[in-house]
Amino acid sequence: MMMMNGHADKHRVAVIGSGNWGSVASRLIASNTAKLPDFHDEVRMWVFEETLPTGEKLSESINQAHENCKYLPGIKLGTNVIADPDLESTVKDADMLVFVTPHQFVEGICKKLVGKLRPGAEAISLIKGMEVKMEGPCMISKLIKDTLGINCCVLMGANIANEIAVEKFSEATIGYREDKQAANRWAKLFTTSYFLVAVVEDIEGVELCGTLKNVVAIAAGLVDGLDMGNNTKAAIMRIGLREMRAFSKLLFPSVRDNTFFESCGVADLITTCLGGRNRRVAEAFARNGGKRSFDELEAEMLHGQKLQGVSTAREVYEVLTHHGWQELFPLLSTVHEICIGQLPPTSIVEYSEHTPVLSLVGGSTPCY
Ligand SMILES: NC(=O)c1ccc[n+]([C@@H]2O[C@H](COP(=O)([O-])OP(=O)(O)OC[C@H]3O[C@@H](n4cnc5c(N)ncnc54)[C@H](O)[C@@H]3O)[C@@H](O)[C@H]2O)c1
Ligand SMILES: O=P(O)(O)OC[C@H](O)CO
Repeated sequence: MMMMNGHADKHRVAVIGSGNWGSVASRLIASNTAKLPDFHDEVRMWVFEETLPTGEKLSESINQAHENCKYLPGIKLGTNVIADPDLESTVKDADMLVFVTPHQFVEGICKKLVGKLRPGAEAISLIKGMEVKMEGPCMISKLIKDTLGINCCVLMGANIANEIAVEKFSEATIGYREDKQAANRWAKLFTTSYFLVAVVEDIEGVELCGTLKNVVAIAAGLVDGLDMGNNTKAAIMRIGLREMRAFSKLLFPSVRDNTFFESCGVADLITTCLGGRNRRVAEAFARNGGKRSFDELEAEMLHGQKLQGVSTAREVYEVLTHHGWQELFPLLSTVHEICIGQLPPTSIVEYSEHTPVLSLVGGSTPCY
């Protein structure tokens, strides 16, 4: 809590993003800020402005109906969620910033925010994804921290937004580096009777779990589209989890095995491979024999919502090729090669000398 004129000031929360999870996260947070004495009631939510088919602006429609009719139809957000299409005005009074946009947009957003934040502001990222720079991979929380010079935790987990919107029980994991007090403040803001948050000191592990599971979900969707059955899908999930852990530890040796048993790890992998958007669109891709692109299917099936798995597969592949690690990560590599049409969808389970996806699974590759 900030001190102003000798009086403790209440925390003010801004949410940067208003897609499916952005809207649900705003609703969840606003239900808490309305009750908790150390937070201002109002939650300001930045909206990437668009014009609805009715001619109305999305932000105006949200403020009038208290509902995001495009990204979360049928759910009231709470009268204390205020949609704001102006990024600067969204953040100017806030000291707690929640980043929840598709990962490809966050760098541009951060650049616009430089020099615009209130002193002492801190952040949390709910964004599942990473950027690959000349210097190597950069996690989104680090991008936020380095661009804006602020502390940034992460919150990941088995969190299909539409289920949390109707208050079905979920768990989540907050990852932090060093500042446990900040992590606990975020946990207080997010915890409800139906949303249980654990806090772990392994920011890279938590964020890589949330990021990499989207690539495995594409693989799971492909085997669904090929009607391979549950055993194959379970094998894909197991191999995927091993590769997630191995890749995370190669990039960040400090990553902890236990993190993979938190909600951000195995639980998110399971829910995404059963019920996520990446899985659904990948299933359609395989059913079409790879003849319709992911971009085309995303636009047709998701109505403005964005997949993260296809671009993350490409980003992971860049890291793998840079280090010459493709053969250590047959599943992660093959997903990208299928996404770009270099291999057919059936390669996800086919043995070949070039893509030994299922042959390596029990192998004793050192980094596993
Ligand atoms: N939806 C879920 O169930 C869920 C759950 C957990 C985590 N996540 C993660 O949360 C993050 C955000 O996903 P979401 O589901 O809230 O979004 P979404 O995919 O539902 O919506 C896309 C959003 O991107 C915005 N957008 C489009 N073009 C833009 C641009 N040029 N600049 C900025 N914004 C633009 C749209 O206005 C919309 O708000 C992702 O990293 C996702 O993996 C999603
Ligand atoms: O719908 P997806 O595939 O983007 O996954 C949503 C969430 O990340 C599940 O936790």
